[in-house]
Amino acid sequence: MSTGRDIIEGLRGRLVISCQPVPDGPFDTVASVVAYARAAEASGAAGLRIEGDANVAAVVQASRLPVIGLVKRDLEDSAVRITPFLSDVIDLCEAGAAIVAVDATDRPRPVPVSELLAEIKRRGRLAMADISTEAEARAALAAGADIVGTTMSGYAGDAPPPKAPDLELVRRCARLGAPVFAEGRYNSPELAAAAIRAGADAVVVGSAITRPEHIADWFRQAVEGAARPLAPVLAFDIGGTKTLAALVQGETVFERRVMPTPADVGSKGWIAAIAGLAQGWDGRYERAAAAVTGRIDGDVWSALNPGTLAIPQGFSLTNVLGVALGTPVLAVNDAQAAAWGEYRFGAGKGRDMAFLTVSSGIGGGIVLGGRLLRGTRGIAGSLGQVPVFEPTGPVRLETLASGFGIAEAARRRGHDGDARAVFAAAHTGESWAQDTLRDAATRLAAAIAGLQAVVDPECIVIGGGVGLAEGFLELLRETLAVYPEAVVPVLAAADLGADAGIIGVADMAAAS
Ligand SMILES: CC(=O)N[C@H](C=O)[C@@H](O)[C@H](O)[C@H](O)COP(=O)(O)O
Repeated sequence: MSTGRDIIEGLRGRLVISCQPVPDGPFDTVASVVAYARAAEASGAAGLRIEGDANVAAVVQASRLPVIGLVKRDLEDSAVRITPFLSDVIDLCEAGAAIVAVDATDRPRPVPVSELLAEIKRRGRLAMADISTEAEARAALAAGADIVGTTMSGYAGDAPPPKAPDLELVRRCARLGAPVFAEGRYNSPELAAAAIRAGADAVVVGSAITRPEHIADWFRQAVEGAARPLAPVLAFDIGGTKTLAALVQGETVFERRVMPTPADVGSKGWIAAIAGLAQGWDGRYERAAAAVTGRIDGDVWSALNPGTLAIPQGFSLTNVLGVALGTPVLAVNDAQAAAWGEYRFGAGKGRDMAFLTVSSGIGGGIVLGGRLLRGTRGIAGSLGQVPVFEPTGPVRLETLASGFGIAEAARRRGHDGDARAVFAAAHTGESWAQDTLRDAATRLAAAIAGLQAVVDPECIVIGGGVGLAEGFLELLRETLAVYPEAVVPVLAAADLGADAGIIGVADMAAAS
């Protein structure tokens, strides 16, 4: 007979399949549960999770895999559902469960967790504690649990459960030194693998394998969502000098208002002015979104270049603007949002791509495998922030190759004026202007070749006032010619112009 240690070893690094049909559905029969269990065993799964003592008894007869048994009850005086009574533990042990799972959340319950665990141990079985927090995991282990399951994460409070599984809880529990089974919403092979990489000893998957009603519903929603026209979105583009509000549907911007970005009005006045720009549009949009200069890290908006816009420290744009508008707001860095816009509707449509906007500053974004990379700090794709080593020390690429950098370089050559003036002079054959632009393009080309080497996208889309200024793309191609063919990207001119950011962020909000 296998010992508890053998059973846990046999499950390490393996898949456990929960065979729990939708209650009262067409598969909610002992025969179906046994059929699921046999299919699971044939697929190479290492264990089963089975609800109800009659199902456990039948599965133990039909399969050699270890069974995690549980009983679910809907009690009037407690929200605890999984194996709440000692009699449930006894029934599951007698039915042949190798492991008995109990709800070990910190909620009022008919029988203390410690008593349930003690009964399981007394009967020589392994005890699995279904928890929702690290503190509950610690308490359950101290009370004698053999295995911690993240099963209850997202189900122990009043809020609806999130879509994603709780990998962070797996990570935390894995540090406690006891076996951890990741369970709950591991709805794809990729997520199940991520659980193992996060430190889980085994992964328990249920709905994605044994609840056809749920799987069918996911597909139905995805198909119907994709077929539905995108809802109108109130989209803002908040930049250093101007703020744009627009109503956007798909790639169509059907109304727009612009104002100078207010300065020196305090953050309250600032948000009131931004929200005021959308006055009178109530009821004409379903969601709100903002493409913003600077970086968005979680909820917090901060400056990448404090000279562009003085954003108050720790400022949560999504919360504050959301309250002002009375609707949730999605916020994304403007260049990342523009990258998404060009990917969805513009020059990089449907392709692995990077986007660079070269204007007064330099921003960028990367879309790979249909996903916008935002980065752990919200700066993925920000090519303008790439350090360049100058004799004087490191500087950001943006200070050398942006519109601002071009004007500054021209000034050092004795010519005052903005980047536009430099382009105009270059077109009339002035060599100082041509040299200035070539210098900027050379710097940018080196970074672009580096980007190609690191990310290897199908194309790099170039936008922005400088990027799209006459002759600049050709200059970039010329200056790229010195590099090995493998790092020379396919360059394409952006299609959506200055609207890429609002179109991109609106599309992201409409799909969220
Ligand atoms: C919260 C709760 O009652 N979970 C139950 C526990 O046994 C089951 O309903 C889940 O199906 C099981 O945890 C597997 O999760 P998923 O079906 O998401 O793969």
